[in-house]
Amino acid sequence: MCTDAPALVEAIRSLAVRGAPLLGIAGAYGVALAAARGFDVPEAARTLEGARPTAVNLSVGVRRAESAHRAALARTGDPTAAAVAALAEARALHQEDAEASARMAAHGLTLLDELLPAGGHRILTHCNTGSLVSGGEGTAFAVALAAHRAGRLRRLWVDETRPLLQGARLTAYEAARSGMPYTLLTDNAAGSLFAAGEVDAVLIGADRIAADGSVANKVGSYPLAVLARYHHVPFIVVAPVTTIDPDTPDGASIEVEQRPGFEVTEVVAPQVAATGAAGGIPVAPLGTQAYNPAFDVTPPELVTAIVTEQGVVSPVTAESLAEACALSRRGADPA
Ligand SMILES: CSC[C@H]1O[C@H](OP(=O)(O)O)[C@H](O)[C@@H]1O
Repeated sequence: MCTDAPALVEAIRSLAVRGAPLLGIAGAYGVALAAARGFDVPEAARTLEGARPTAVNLSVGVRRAESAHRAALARTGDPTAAAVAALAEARALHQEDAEASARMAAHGLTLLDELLPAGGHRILTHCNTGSLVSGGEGTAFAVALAAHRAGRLRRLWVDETRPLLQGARLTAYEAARSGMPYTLLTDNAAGSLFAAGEVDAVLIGADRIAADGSVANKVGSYPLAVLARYHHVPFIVVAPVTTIDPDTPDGASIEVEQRPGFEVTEVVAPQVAATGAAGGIPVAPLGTQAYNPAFDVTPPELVTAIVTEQGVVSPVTAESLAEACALSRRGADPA
């Protein structure tokens, strides 16, 4: 448990706290924590925002709590009241994300049933998008969970997701705990699954969706989009509207986090897949550098649909995304 804002910043940087929607929630609680402990709130907010650059949700959550704090301080002149206001905003964001997760799961399962033949769906997913990244049951994984509960998940193919193995360590754990049929695979084995006709759809999360529909997600997502297009398989992104960033015009404008090389060169653990216990990656000594982008960017033309809590955006264009954001701003009843 983080006892103060600096500890939370380190937890975010080390991915002890990770995943776009959860980063937003944690960032908002971090602002409230900083206010409660008498830190300089704007300074703490900038530090939290800078902990990781790609997931836009982090700055969205931080700024929501910071804005609530600033307004309450201006209204009351009371730092305690301002800290309480920041905490209330963080809790509201937390609850909204839980509700958004449930709505995305429902919209996503409806879309799978529309796109795929009747019977069980064979879904490939990448990285980790379950309850460990959400106020609810997650984004893409929540759709797979809904399919499982409805008796319409034939198989969840789980990419291990090098180098930090979020799939092997976290998604495999969540899949096992849910009782769903899943199989772990190395990232470089995904192509042969497509070639064998074993993948009906790809479900992934997102860290930032640019105004033109470009999707930044865990590195390895773009190759899956190319494979999906080549094999005529739907490539579906599941993300809350807070992940859509109208202020980032296109994929080239998304800052892709570059992480330390040792995560590639030296992180080898005797057991890489969680077997029900909490999996962890030992901290490795610094080693030679390696190319280690934490994310990649998929162009909108390779994305079949984006599932949000407001409904399904397809085709993915600047116009359809702008409409989804406008719906969200108008507070329209979710579809
Ligand atoms: C939908 S949130 C999960 C999202 O975050 C992951 O990145 P990281 O583990 O580095 O925080 C990955 O991009 C997932 O899609």
